[in-house]
Amino acid sequence: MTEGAGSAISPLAQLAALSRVMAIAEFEPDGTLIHANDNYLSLFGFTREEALGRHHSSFCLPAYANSDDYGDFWARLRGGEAHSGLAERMRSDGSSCWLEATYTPVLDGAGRVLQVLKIATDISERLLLERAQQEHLQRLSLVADASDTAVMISDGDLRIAYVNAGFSRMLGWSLEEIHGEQALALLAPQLPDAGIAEYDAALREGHSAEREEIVVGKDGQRYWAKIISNPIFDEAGRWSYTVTLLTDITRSKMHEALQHRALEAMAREQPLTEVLELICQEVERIAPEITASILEVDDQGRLRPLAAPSLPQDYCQQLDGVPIGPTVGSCGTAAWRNQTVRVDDIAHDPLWADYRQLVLPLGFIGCWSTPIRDSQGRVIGTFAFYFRKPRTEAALAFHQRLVDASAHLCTLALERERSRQRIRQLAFYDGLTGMPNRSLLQAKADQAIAAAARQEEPVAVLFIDLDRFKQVNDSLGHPAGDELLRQAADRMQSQLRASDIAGRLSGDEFVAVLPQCDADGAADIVERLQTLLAQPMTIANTVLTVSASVGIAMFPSDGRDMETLLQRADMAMYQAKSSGRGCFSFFSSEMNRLAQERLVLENALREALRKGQLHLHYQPQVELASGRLYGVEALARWRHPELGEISPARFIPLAEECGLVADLGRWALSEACRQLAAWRAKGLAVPAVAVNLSPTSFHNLDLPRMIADTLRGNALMPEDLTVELTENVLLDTNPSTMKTIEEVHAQGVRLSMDDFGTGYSSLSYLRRLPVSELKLDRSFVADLDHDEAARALSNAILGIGKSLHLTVVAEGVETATQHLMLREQGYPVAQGYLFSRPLAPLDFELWLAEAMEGVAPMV
Ligand SMILES: Nc1nc2c(ncn2[C@@H]2O[C@@H]3COP(=O)(O)O[C@H]4[C@@H](O)[C@H](n5cnc6c(=O)[nH]c(N)nc65)O[C@@H]4COP(=O)(O)O[C@H]3[C@H]2O)c(=O)[nH]1
Repeated sequence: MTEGAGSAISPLAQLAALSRVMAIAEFEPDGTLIHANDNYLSLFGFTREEALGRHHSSFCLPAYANSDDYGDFWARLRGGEAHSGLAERMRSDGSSCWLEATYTPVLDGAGRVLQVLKIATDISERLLLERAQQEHLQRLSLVADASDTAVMISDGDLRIAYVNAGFSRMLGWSLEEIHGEQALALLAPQLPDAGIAEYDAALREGHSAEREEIVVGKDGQRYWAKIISNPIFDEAGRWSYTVTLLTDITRSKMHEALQHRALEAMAREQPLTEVLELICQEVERIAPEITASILEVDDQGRLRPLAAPSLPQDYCQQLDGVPIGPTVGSCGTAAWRNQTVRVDDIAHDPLWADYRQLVLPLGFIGCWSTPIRDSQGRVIGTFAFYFRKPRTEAALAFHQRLVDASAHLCTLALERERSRQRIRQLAFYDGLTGMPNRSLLQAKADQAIAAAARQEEPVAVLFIDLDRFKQVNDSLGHPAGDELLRQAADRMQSQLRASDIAGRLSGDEFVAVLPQCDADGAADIVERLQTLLAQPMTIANTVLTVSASVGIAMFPSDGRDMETLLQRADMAMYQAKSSGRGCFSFFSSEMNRLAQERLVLENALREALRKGQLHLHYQPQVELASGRLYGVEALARWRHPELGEISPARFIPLAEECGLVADLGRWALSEACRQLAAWRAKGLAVPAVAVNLSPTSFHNLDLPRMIADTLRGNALMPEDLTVELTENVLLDTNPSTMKTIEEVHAQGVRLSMDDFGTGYSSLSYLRRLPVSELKLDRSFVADLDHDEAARALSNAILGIGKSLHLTVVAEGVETATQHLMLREQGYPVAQGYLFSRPLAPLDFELWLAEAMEGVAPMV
């Protein structure tokens, strides 16, 4: 106590003063307490009586009191060695307290220890406070170090003073390595001076500064960081520190930068290449040391450059069409393997053996390519980075993140483009032949016609219809029909120029629009086309020869717009078809006149049916042996108020074409039955009535019920009615047809096969169709008297009929010779002008009356 030694206060006074503020006690050398001041007693919570005589160890925690350390402690005191320090002791209630204590041995003159003087201060509270503070600090530094946010404290000159563990983890430097460095120059060397000045100014003014910047770490690794700096000022208002937080926002920033721009471009419907170029440019902006390229892998497995804005065009052109494979540079190989290919040394890597001469002169040493996959995992492209310098691992990690962020955008853009193409394909192309469909054909033709109009050039429009396509479809099945259409389409396209437009309208109807083609040129092309189409095709193991009927309309003479030209080419095609198979015909005004007439007639027929202007005439059918009436055939007649008499040969096919034939059949059935019933009511012996029904009438599953109702409504029996059908009914693919025919037969109505011998001549249908009557076509009858073959055929048909138990009716008997021959051949029934023309009901009644009287001629 140098200070005390020099003062005027006596040692006793000093001790008294100490005694007032400190705990003081005296122990025997063996540790027995012999004196304690009030502070000491109250510190430990003992009365003087309780305390004195206690051993020092009873003031200590048992664990310490029993330890060797404790023994040593007293041994040292007894040896005359003083001790001072922190000591944990135990109060009378067992609680612990912390003392800052000094133990001083008091020696006699011989140097023996007489007593040990202890002076102590209770520092329990202070200690607790200190500990709490320490824990708090520890927790704080834990927060700073455990956080992924990098924390940096710099001084007023922006020199680094502290970095947390998060900073070291992110950027690689420990505090020792960068202590005192200029923070911004170290972390963001690319930052321009103006940027640094702006940052500095904000802090100096006491504002927090915030920016998003690329920061570079110890090994060159780069991050996109959000940097927030807050200035700290001391009490004197001086800027003393800056606390800076750096958060790694690389992933979100890359996504944001790339996605934002790429998606925006897609939303704006920018073309695919623009979207992909934008991705490349953005990637190169983020990582200027790389050059990006995006290639598509087409359906044939060939590379197609899509975007590489920083690569020379002729380099990309040389890659165009290169097939992917196991050693096709980085991209071709990556696509082949469906995995990333990293080549760091193009000059020596065998994958680049065939391509290095293209890329080395550009200064690239490496190329890293990643496959772009569609949602099914198929490779649809590659995304590649070319680089000029070796890359550190840190740069690689950064690039990887760039690839991750970009590849799925590329997938999105490519898949989107493919679906757009698919939609376009579905909307504008025929799925079967791949040819433009009606809409696209129309649009392209409109353009071609508009261009031809400007240049005053001719355009030919061809309407091409395959002959007997329906038969192929019916006999060989739809897949074969489809194949036929595909092959025919291929052949057509092979004959056309690139500027010609060909498309499929529907079924077997094709259209070709030939710009700059006059009538002679069109005829040439059509002839070539027809010759090519007529070459045999093998379909479903069957060799087929197909012919096509072609109609031609010319711009501008036949029409000035596609609609008119198409309609006229269609008319011309019908004309061609009617002249036989494999013909072509140019549109003519005569055709147009006929078509117009047809339209007028069609409307008139509709009206006639509606207004009941049609009538039935009846032609008698006569039993040749007895001359008796066998039945009558009802034949439709139409006398138009202005157009006059119109032949069934004209209006029946028209009714077929315009969908009126079913109505006509219904009307004929009900009118014929009504008439038969009326005659019977008059007492006329008419055995039966035959009604012609066209194949379409049998589509109606309700027909049998309708017939039954009509018969019942007229009190007729099923055998009173004969339904005449033609062989065409067998070409009808409608699933209802056979069912309806069988039901009509099942209810007892007779079925008669009309015009027998003229159709497709397949006798097998006689087994399939439940007919009870054959009508020998009148062409055989007409030739009977001068054609041996006709005689033989009529004989044969009669034979067939007899052997199948069918009545054979000879039609069109006009002469007595025919009558005689048929009788001699044994024909049971005949009808024809010889007996009577078809007659109006009243005329028929007169005819019948005469015939009954036996005056009917030749019967
Ligand atoms: N040259 C000549 N012809 C004779 C002779 N005897 C009768 N014909 C004619 O031969 C046709 C016989 O009728 P089809 O073969 O069923 O041929 C009919 C039939 O297929 C159809 N047709 C007539 N009426 C109807 C009908 O109500 N419905 C349907 N679906 N078709 C009908 O129209 C075709 C033509 O009918 P039409 O002009 O009435 O012609 C009738 C008739 O007038 C003759 O000795 N010589």
